[in-house]
Amino acid sequence: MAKSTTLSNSSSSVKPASTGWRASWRNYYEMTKPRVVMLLLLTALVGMCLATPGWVPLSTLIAGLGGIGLLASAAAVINHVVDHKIDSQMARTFNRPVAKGKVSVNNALLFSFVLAAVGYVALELWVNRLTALLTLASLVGYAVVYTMFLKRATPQNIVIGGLAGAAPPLLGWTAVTGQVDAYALLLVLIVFTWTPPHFWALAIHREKDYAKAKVPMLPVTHGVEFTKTCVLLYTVLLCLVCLLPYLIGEAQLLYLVGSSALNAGFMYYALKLKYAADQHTAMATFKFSIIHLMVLFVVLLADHYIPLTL
Ligand code: HEM
Ligand SMILES: CC(C)=CCC/C(C)=C/CC/C(C)=C/COP(=O)(O)OP(=O)(O)O
Repeated sequence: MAKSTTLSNSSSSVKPASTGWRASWRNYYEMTKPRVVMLLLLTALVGMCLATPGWVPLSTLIAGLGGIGLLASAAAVINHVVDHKIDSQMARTFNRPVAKGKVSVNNALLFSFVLAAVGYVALELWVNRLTALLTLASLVGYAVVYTMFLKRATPQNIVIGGLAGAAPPLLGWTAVTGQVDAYALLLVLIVFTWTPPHFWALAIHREKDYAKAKVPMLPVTHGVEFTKTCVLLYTVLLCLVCLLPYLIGEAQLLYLVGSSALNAGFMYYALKLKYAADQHTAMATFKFSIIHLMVLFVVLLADHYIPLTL
């Protein structure tokens, strides 16, 4: 890994490069958005497990999660490159490695290419072509369609772009079965419906940041009140969509109870955000959204292996 680099072909502020390989390694690691990728991988793992009544073959588990994780990480690195000017203007992101000039555009692109190539080859060799192509399409959906175009073009950016982030349960499913099935698409629909309240809660908290960087996020273009209404309506929709696995007989009692409790929590935050917010409510809603999705998929998994019925 290149030890220290500066941003040579960017108009953003150029700062001294990090010293030592440890600092450098941390910058590369940060660009992969590790915590986001971990949650994506949890949803992929659950997609794999739900695809079969038995155990997932170890080679599919390792190569599948490894390949999906590497391609998602590559997408995140490309996002850091494409967005480095926007990132340098926002308080939340100004310190990011490319925005700060701690990693050069060329080195970040090389890093993302290596991650993507290794990930794609792993999926092709040890999983299957369908999963490799769908994962590559997700990378393009996030790094190109969302980041390069939608993010700058429309406040519906994250609704449409959310499809790429919602894909991992399907990717996990196809890694095991080699085909697209309706239940896998329902799992995608859950993450897809979860994404707007997840992101818009944060966008409300960071509205001034986005306005300053001229990114047309919903609170900037349509105001905070309208965005709160959208968070509430999407949360209602999410509650309904989350009922479907039980209603179609794919999930049992443990899931019904667990998901209902989680959805009650999300509704509490969405209602508070709309009707009784203080300065912390938007951020609290955003943080709860992450716990909601994480626990929801753990509950789906538990329900799969412990199918309780009345
Ligand atoms: C277009 C879709 C999405 C958008 C626009 C979005 C946006 C964001 C933003 C702006 C953050 C804050 C990052 C930061 O603090 O620097 C964030 C955090 C996070 N997002 Fe999302 N997100 C999306 C989809 C997803 C998906 C699909 C997942 C996982 C399944 C996810 C999981 C997370 C997690 C775990 C965090 C916390 C990261 C941390 O604390 O470092 N997001 N998201
Ligand atoms: C292959 C595959 C599964 C790809 C999915 C890629 C991926 C990492 C999706 C997560 C979506 C996400 C973190 C969006 C935030 O982008 P943003 O640019 O709006 O947020 P930022 O300002 O924090 O960068």
